[in-house]
Amino acid sequence: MSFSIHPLLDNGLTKGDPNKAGGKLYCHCQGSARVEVTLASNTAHNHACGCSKCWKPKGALFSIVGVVPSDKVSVTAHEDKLHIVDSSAVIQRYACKECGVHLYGRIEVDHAFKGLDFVNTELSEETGWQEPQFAAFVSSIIEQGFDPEKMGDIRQRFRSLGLETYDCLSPPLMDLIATHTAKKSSAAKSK
Ligand SMILES: N[C@@H](CCC(=O)N[C@@H](CSCO)C(=O)NCC(=O)O)C(=O)O
Ligand SMILES: [Zn+2]
Ligand SMILES: [Zn+2]
Repeated sequence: MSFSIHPLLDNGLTKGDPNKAGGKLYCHCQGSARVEVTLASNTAHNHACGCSKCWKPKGALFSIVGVVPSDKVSVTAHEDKLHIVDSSAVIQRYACKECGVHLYGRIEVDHAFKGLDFVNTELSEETGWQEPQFAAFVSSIIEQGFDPEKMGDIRQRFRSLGLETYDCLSPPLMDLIATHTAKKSSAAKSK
């Protein structure tokens, strides 16, 4: 194997526990210096994301990121160490200033996913989190330097894991975004 999709997928996919109700995430700082985030929910729509904005562990081509309701996310230690990576992005990603790990991403603007936070459950010491459901923004890895000739190998690897690949989000999520856009434009027209 000449590339790592992500450590959680490189040796196969482990199914999560549908009854898991949350847990804690930690940044990569040491011991009591760790930023701690408590989730009161499992994730939904967990997926591999090849975009340049999502946090990836060192050496991995993809992030694994899912969503939880924003009111189920609380920073329970060292909130002072968090900063917003790019305040112009739709998803405001809160990262640790020291180790660079993203603890959560929140949407403040009018958007189909407002009210949902993006989180990486690999930052937890626990198991049972929802397993990835699909791969998104797969072609985006080319923008970060991946050889376009090897994209067939990447897509084949996902397929062998039972994951569909997309170059944006999955069809149900794209439908939600389009529905939101349609509602906004019909509301604007009726004004
Ligand atoms: N080719 C670009 C794509 C970036 C992108 O649009 N990312 C998506 C998915 S992130 C989680 O699935 C997105 O919604 N971004 C909004 C944001 O990041 O604010 C690239 O690679 O950068
Ligand atoms: Zn840290
Ligand atoms: Zn992404």
